[in-house]
Amino acid sequence: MIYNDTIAAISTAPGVGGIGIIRVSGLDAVEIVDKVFKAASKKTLKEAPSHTIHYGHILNKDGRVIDEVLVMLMKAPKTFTREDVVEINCHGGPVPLEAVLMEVIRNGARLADSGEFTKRAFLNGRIDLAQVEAIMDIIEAKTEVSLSQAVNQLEGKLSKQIKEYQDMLIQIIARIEVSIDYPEYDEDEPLAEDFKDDIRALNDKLKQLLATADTGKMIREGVKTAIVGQPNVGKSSLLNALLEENKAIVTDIPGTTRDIVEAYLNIEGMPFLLLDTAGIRETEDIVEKIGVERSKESIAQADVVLMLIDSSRELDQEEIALMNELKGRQVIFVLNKTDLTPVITQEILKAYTGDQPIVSISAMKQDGLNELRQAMKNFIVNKGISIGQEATISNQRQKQSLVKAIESLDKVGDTIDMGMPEDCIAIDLHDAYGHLGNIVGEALKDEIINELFTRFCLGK
Ligand SMILES: Nc1nc2c(c(=O)[nH]1)N(C=O)[C@@H](CNc1ccc(C(=O)N[C@@H](CCC(=O)O)C(=O)O)cc1)CN2
Ligand SMILES: Nc1nc2c(ncn2[C@@H]2O[C@H](COP(=O)(O)OP(=O)(O)OP(=O)(O)O)[C@@H](O)[C@H]2O)c(=O)[nH]1
Ligand SMILES: [Mg+2]
Repeated sequence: MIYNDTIAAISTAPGVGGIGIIRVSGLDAVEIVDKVFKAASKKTLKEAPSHTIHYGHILNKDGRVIDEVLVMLMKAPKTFTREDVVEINCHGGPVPLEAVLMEVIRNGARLADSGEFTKRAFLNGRIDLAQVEAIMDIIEAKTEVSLSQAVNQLEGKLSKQIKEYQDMLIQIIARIEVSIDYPEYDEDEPLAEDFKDDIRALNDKLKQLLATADTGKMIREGVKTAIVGQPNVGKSSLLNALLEENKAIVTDIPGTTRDIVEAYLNIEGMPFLLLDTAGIRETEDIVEKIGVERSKESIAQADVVLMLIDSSRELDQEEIALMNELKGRQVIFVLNKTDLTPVITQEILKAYTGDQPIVSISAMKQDGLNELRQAMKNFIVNKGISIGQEATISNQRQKQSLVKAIESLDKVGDTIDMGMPEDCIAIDLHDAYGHLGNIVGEALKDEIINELFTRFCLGK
């Protein structure tokens, strides 16, 4: 795809760091930068070979020097956008960066929309949609594991996997369409039965890929971890102890926390999104009541719940009710304040918690935190989350398309069982192909199928 306009933007955070980059991409990128850049060598960029670096100055229209710069020249097509790209490396302050950008725009470039360079890389076919999303995920990565998942996706792990599944579908579609178009080549038994197993095997693979969606989301966004319990048991103290910073307000007044306090915690590379919540109790206070509602919502949405109990006082009826509500959920029970005289022990608690893990800590004295971190990590290990090499589904959009592809293949199975004609089967197979393609941002094109038919042997 060819765009007529040339785009430009400051590609680094302005005012942060010693150097800032202005990126220019498009048909006129080289010509525009040549108008504002004077190389020390006196040569123009137009005559310079691609992928070279040039020292010189950016001048304004009166010939006054705006900044001393390095210019990177990258001519199409081997560039980020597949267009001509010129990057001007300026001094990092906001004033030189803005001034150089304005000069570039005055000479014919247009200010880029956000993400527009990456959009061009996509529309020019250098990367697919899953890779576009991977770039966003790299920028927003919470920890090393999140980063590694995103980098895998940028390198095309998911895209390759999808392609492989699409190829398998194409084989099946081709066999069916041959039998529709050339019924005389049909063998005696119904063809559908023949590839029913192939379709089921493929659908199983898609379902395996779908199973990575939950863990993929956790790796990308963090394991949602709600810290809950009665007022004053030390939830905010625990949040602060894990973060090693005084993020949440701690007082000895029950009902201190109202709004949910969120923070990321990195445990051996895995991101956890901690939610410190309001203590759960019956209350007449309007603000606290809303806080308690929010605590309950965060329990509902959490991947794992840390339920805190004050070991220095008797269990309360509301507390026992909450423990019962948490049956069947992923919970780690945390007995806090072990520095005080114990009233509740792990043995007493076990009557309510079944085989869910219990950890004893003192948030105040920072005791037992390693054990708690270990229990949180075990949750990951038990989930089978690995930083492995396999493709993962990492967002809702990809998940929706995959679910639709699976539904289409499920339908194929039903259609075959009902003995429906082969063209009905073909329609659902095409749908499945299209939905898979949507994951990487493509739609089924006739040429793809036609191309396959040219390779397909009629005699077989
Ligand atoms: N200065 C600068 N740093 C940057 C970027 C950039 O655009 N500019 N990137 C931007 O996000 C990232 C690097 N990503 C890039 C991805 C592809 C190509 C590229 O030119 N690809 C060509 C050539 C590949 C080759 O020579 O083998 C291609 O795929 O055809 C460049 C950067 C991070 N660092
Ligand atoms: N002795 C002792 N006191 C603790 C410990 N952890 C917290 N506390 C104290 O318990 C009180 C309540 O602590 P918070 O962290 O505010 O409790 P919370 O559960 O967040 O309370 P709400 O926000 O009101 O629901 C404070 O006075 C803390 O200093 C502990 O391990 N040992
Ligand atoms: Mg609190």
